Amino acid sequence: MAELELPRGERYRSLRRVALHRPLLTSGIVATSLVAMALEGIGLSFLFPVIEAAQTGGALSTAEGGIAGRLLSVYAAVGLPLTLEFLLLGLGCVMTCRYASAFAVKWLAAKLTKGYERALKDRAYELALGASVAYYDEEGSDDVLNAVLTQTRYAGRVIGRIVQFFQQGLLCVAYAAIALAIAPLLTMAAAVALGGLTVLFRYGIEPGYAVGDRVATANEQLQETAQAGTQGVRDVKLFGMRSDLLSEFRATLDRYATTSVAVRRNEVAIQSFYQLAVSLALFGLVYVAIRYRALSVSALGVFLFAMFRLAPRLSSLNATVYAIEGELPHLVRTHRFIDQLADRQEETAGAAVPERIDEIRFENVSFAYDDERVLDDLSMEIEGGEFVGVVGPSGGGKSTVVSLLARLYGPDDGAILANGESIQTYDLRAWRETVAMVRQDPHIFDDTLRYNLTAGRSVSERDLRDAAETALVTEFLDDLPRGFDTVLGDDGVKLSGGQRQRVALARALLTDAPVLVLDEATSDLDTALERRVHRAVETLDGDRTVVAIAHRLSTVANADRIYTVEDGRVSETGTHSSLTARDGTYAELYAMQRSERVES
Ligand SMILES: Nc1ncnc2c1ncn2[C@@H]1O[C@H](COP(=O)(O)OP(=O)(O)OP(=O)(O)O)[C@@H](O)[C@H]1O
Repeated sequence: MAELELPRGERYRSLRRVALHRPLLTSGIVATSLVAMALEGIGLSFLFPVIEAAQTGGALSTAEGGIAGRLLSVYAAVGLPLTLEFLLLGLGCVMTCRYASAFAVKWLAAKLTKGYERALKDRAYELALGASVAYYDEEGSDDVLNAVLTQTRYAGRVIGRIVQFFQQGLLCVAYAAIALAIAPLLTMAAAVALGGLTVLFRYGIEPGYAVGDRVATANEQLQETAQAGTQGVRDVKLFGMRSDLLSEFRATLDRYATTSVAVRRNEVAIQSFYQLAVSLALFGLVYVAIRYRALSVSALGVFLFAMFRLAPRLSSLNATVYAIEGELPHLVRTHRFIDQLADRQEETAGAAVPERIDEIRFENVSFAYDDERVLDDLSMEIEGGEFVGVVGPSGGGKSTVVSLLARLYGPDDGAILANGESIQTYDLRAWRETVAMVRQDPHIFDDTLRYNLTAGRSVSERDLRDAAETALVTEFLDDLPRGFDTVLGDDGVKLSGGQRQRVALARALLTDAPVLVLDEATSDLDTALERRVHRAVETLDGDRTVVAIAHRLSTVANADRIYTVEDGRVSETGTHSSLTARDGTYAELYAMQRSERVES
């Protein structure tokens, strides 16, 4: 993903999105935090009479004013004796509830954090699977992987911190309220001093989101480099790219570590120096309170207790805000990624696909991947049940033709019609079940041969064997240690190129799709095997339409119709014999391949 500024509005929208994800849970956290705050306040107010009792040797009276007075009148109303023991008992009960609610907040916060992370991952992966191939062409799969797995984790973490901020913030409010009730002027003076310090730290240190954004970018680059090294490990070794990749990875790792340390350093700097400043301010307050204010011993005790509880929380609150800002870019980027993906979804809904495909027509189709036209006013016709060959020089647009047929992309101009209807109007999933495509370099899943053949569908043993027979998978089946149950390894490393292609062909045959597209699907087989596979496919059943792209022209010599595609257009059409009789590209390519065969 591109490195982008994080506008303030986008940050707030991201936070709002989290808050509205599970409104009940969010409200539960807010309510429980408020309860914890209130209980903390009540707990503190117990200190008044406790200190009072300590001073008077246990005697208490309801004549006390202010907070203590209110507390004592509650005791009187409930009918509890006003003794030190009962006061401590009351304090114990309040504290138990206070910490039980703190536990509840943390538990609910974990539920929200992990639940949101799960929801983000789920949504991101679902959208990633539904995104158009063009999106992957632009963004690359490594960015998608990073967003789905890593960014979402950081995004979840930021929520936990926000809850922590909220809970600690409310406790600070409780202490400040008590202090304000006891000594309003002193508290206000302290608030001005601490507020000034907060502003100073905020503007004196690089903003958290700026450093955090750099961490997020470095993280993305790390993923890209790591993936390039591991996925392309063979070429990395063969072309001596190890040291280049390693130094690139290390440079990114350094950036990642340096920026991560910067976030943490700033966070702890805020925490430590703020704590120092707060402690110094506190001593000042204590001095003033003792020296100039006529506070009672109990009021002074509670005031100081509140201040001492407030001070570390305030400094960690500032550090938490900084950490939140540092991690917010991950949340914003994840939301941005999800929105981008949602905009780039394939249009799936559409009309039912006819049971029989009688005819497919490309009518003046033009297409460009980016700005460069790859297909230019191309027209061709495929009759149901025909075997059609597509040949031509490399880069002419053959694979693009069949990618459009499988609706991996849509035409920019013109139309592709099946039975007279544009294929774009058909239900996408049903259309892809109609067209089975075998690519030159198919993906083999790191699973059993059986899974790779059935693609997870339930298929009868007999159909499995038949498809394996037709695609000549049976030729190497006995060499696999566990037959159909052999695990084929990461991207089928345990198979040769030709074996992988045969597995992919059998997978396509098992779908029973009426249109079979072979895009250089047997190019890795030797000529004899390729011919055997093709003969088996051609004689499958009369109803199946086969479109085969081939460089080796002998593969399509039996085709009912052959199209030569050059520079994005059809340059000639005919059967093998009619085309070889002409003085065109096909005849030229054929003559060249024949002489190569004779020479070898
Ligand atoms: N995903 C893509 N994004 C951008 N350009 C692409 C993409 N796929 C193919 N192209 C470009 O489109 C042009 C036609 O490619 P295409 O694969 O359709 O040709 P082809 O005739 O099948 O070639 P080959 O015989 O070498 O497989 C080429 O110039 C290629 O670089």
